[in-house]
Amino acid sequence: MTNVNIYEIDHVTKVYKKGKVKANDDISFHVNEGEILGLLGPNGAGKSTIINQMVGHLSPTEGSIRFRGVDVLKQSHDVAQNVAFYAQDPHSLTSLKVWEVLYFTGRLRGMSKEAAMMETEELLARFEMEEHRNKILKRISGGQKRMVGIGTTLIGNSSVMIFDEPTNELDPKKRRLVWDLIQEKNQQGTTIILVTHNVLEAEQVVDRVAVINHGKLLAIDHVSKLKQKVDQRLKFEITVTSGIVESLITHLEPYGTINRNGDNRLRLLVEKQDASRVLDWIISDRHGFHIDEYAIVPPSLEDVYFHIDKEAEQIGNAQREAVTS
Ligand SMILES: Nc1ncnc2c1ncn2[C@@H]1O[C@H](COP(=O)(O)OP(=O)(O)OP(=O)(O)O)[C@@H](O)[C@H]1O
Repeated sequence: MTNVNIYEIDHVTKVYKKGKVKANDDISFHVNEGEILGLLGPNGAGKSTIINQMVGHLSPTEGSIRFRGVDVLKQSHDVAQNVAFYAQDPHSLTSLKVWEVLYFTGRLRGMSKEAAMMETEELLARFEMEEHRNKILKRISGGQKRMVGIGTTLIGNSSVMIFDEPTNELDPKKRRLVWDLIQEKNQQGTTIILVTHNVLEAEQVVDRVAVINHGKLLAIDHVSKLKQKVDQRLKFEITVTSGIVESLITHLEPYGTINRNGDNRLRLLVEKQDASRVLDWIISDRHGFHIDEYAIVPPSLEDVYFHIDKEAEQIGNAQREAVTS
């Protein structure tokens, strides 16, 4: 991978609604040519806003975004030619047939008739959607529409591909296929930027991760480096039969940080020196809780995400208290 910055995001702030919503707050980072960069953050964090500015659909209130060294707003044609964008609601051409949507997108990207047709057929085959090729886009299922949207991003080999939630609404087989296609494109040299809530799947493909919340960039680094932030702690995964009752959480809280994972599963992150006390509690004590399964697992990107987010929240609370006292 080269270390050329293909994008430079420089102190970007975006304010909507005449000052009422600050969706991005002084965000700066760069994107290396050839990498897969994941943007992670909860709903409303400001991820779509930043990528919409990166493709020139929105302009920053303050700061600037440069694509290959030139302000995005000053070279919208170059960005449109080189950056393919998969938006959360990707379709405007809903009255066209499935194959036409792919084919004409390829043609708009400058492909010859033959090349556009060949890639259209290849994508329809990869997606197992040949039987739907002549259907009008608005008459196929939500997941199928999403696949066509992914296809319109992939066709034409743009040098940068940006995906906003590419695997939303897709079944597990299609999700796997989309991640495979994204990785294949990246191996051919395409720079990939992707927004996803699917942290567990994203972990398999991303090189670096930017964590965003409340419009701010909380961290950006390689997954392994970010993991070092939490790897001092051990993660227990505990499953109970009868649903996680609040009193179980009250019992475990003194040992470390708890993340609930569904009704009857929780994760407990503990310092290494406290691990044996937790194990003792699980094996011998339990206070009458029925524990079905427990395991100690290495930290995941999801843990990193929760850790960074919680840390930022604590700093924010401390700052607010300092201001009000
Ligand atoms: N057009 C708009 N006008 C006003 N406020 C907006 C607009 N678009 C987004 N917002 C607000 O800006 C903030 C950031 O929204 P954004 O869509 O960038 O978040 P996100 O991280 O992409 O969220 P999600 O994961 O839910 O898609 C939110 O508070 C949102 O309500």
